[in-house]
Amino acid sequence: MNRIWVVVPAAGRGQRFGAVIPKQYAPLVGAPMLVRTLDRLLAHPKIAGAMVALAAHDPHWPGLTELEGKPVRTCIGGEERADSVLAGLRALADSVGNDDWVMVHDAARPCVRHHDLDALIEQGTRHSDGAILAAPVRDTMKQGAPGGRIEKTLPRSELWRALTPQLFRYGALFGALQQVLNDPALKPGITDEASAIEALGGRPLLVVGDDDNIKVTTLHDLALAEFILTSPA
Ligand SMILES: Nc1ccn([C@@H]2O[C@H](COP(=O)(O)OP(=O)(O)OP(=O)(O)O)[C@@H](O)[C@H]2O)c(=O)n1
Ligand SMILES: C[C@](O)(CO)[C@H](O)COP(=O)(O)O
Repeated sequence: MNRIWVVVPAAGRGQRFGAVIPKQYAPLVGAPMLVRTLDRLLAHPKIAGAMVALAAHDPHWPGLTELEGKPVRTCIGGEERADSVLAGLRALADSVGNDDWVMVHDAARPCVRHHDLDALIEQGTRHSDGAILAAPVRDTMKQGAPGGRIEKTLPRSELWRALTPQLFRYGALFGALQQVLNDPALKPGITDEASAIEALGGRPLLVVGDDDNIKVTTLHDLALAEFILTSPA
């Protein structure tokens, strides 16, 4: 099996983070968070390289072209995360074939561990619809109603938190994203890669991932990420 390219969407504004610079460049254990995430991914032996989708005219990008001996390439992202992922896939067209596996991983998830990457690759590449890392829900889940009251309790045994990376064959993901992002009725619901595959009838595999593969969304998450990265594995 060819080594796997990873598309890293990193073109967000970090509005919920509320800092002066976009959160992907927040300092995290001595390096910008994006560099921490890229280093973690590219240190894995089965990863071929990274295609990073950046905001247009991003003044913070340090100009990396290689990390851990692997190529780091960049492209310009889009208005929404899914647009950035599609741009990254389009920019990889010269390096991957339709049947090659590709991963997508949030720049804002710097704590992903290699044993999770191992599990995703081992299990996902044996599943035609691809796979995602996901964490089983551990809290009781409530559906809210207008006015802030509880509508109902949801059966949590069937609920998972989608994480990243998410793993798909290049042609299948590229085609699905192109199709669903051109459909105004579908585009708002495409918040991860699996939802694009699902929208066309696919049923990706859920691969259990670590709860602490957190997405840094708010400032508080950054402190938690620092704790995770500096704690014994
Ligand atoms: N147009 C966008 C929006 C988001 N992302 C990336 O997708 C990942 C997950 O998105 P999120 O956590 O929502 O980041 P932001 O969109 O920056 O956050 P916010 O919604 O608070 O602005 C991040 O690495 C972010 O940089 C992207 O590449 N392109
Ligand atoms: C892709 C993702 O991280 C899976 O949980 C999530 O959907 C990203 O959401 P965001 O609002 O773009 O951060």
